[in-house]
Amino acid sequence: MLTEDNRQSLIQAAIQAKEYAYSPYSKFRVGAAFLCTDDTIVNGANVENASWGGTICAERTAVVKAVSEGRKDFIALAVTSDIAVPISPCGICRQVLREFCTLDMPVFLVPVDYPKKDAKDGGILEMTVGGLLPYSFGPEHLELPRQPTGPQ
Ligand SMILES: O=c1ccn([C@H]2C[C@H](O)[C@@H](CO)O2)c(=O)[nH]1
Ligand SMILES: [Zn+2]
Repeated sequence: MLTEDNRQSLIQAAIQAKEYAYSPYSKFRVGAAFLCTDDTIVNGANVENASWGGTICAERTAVVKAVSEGRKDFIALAVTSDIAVPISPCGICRQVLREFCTLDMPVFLVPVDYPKKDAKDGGILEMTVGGLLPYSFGPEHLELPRQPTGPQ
């Protein structure tokens, strides 16, 4: 369950995860952390590559770490970087989140100066997976009946 306590732990885990970012090219560190139903946390950082297209964002690092260990029971995500505005997942990460998370799953976008003085919720921008990727395509669409004109 998402309590105030484990929400705080999740935010701290995302901040901590940033420490292991490998970002020599952009020099932009990102940390992400998932809260799972059993209150455990799986984190990740961005991992860049000399061939830039090989770069993996923090959010996908965390998803792939978790799913490849048999964990898909996500209930919240926190993401943070080194800038004083909340950054939000890129388009590819949004689609990957969509695969494994419910559309109403909360996503906490955390500025580096959290908790920001006098800002609502310390400056956190709270979104949902569905809010980040409206009208999305997902696994259930592949289960719908097809017109018989397509490949059988
Ligand atoms: O939500 C985001 C946005 C950017 N990055 C990474 C990718 C790249 O390493 C660096 C600059 O885009 O930040 C993430 O990990 N997550
Ligand atoms: Zn991304």
